Amino acid sequence: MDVNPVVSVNHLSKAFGKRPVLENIDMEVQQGEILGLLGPSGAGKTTLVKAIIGLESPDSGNVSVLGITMPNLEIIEQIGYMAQADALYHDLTALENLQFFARLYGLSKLQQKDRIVETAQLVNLSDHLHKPVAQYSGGMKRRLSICIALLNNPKLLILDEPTVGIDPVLRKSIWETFRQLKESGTSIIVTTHVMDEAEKCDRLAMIRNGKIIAIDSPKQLITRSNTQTMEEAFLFYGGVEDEN
Ligand SMILES: Nc1ncnc2c1ncn2[C@@H]1O[C@H](COP(=O)(O)OP(=O)(O)OP(=O)(O)O)[C@@H](O)[C@H]1O
Repeated sequence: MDVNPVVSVNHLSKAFGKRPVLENIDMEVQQGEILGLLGPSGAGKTTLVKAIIGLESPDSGNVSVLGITMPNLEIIEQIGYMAQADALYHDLTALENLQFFARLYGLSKLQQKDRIVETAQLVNLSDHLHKPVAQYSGGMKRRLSICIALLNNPKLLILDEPTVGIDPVLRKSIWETFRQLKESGTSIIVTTHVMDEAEKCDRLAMIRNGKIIAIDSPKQLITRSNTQTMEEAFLFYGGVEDEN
């Protein structure tokens, strides 16, 4: 119903050399929506999110974010992006990391302070800000990376496998954070190959061999495929397209 999607991907295709990695992708993300990109390793999820941000240029088709064709520097500043690998300075404390990135985002001293307090609270790191990142667990590092992606109060948050290597309890708390952000109107794109995580998304794009093989709410995907679980549904939709 929403006429102004936050993200609109139109007929997007991309090849590396002769190898097609994304083929004719069409999708939209609405305000306050959590869209999951589910697919096996190598399916093209990272390439797709990079194309959305403007870090990969499409061979054909286009992407617009907040109504503007990407890449666009002003729009990039409104996107929070967390890549697969944590880009943290291990010798610095978490607070120093946050201050560094807040300066990069161009936040004033006062804004920096406020945003760091707010975002650290969201990811449950307020009590650990003075520890060097070298002493952080894997889960704490992921949460710190999410915190950094949130610093500039993005309208669109893109997270590439945010909970890899994180135990179920922490994963749950991170998903609660996503829910809170969603409630406040943030749109979230999250890549995953974990089925239980996929089920938490509002809508799910199942990606295989660079194509969207199905896109709908998790419930609808299961109902439409006449299966019981997300895993079975994924196999159902993926099973029919592998002819070569
Ligand atoms: N810069 C590049 N040059 C050449 N091939 C690339 C490049 N980046 C990605 N690829 C290839 O494109 C395909 C899709 O990669 P991509 O990283 O988008 O997959 P993915 O679904 O995110 O996988 P994963 O879950 O392992 O991160 C892979 O076969 C990968 O090897």
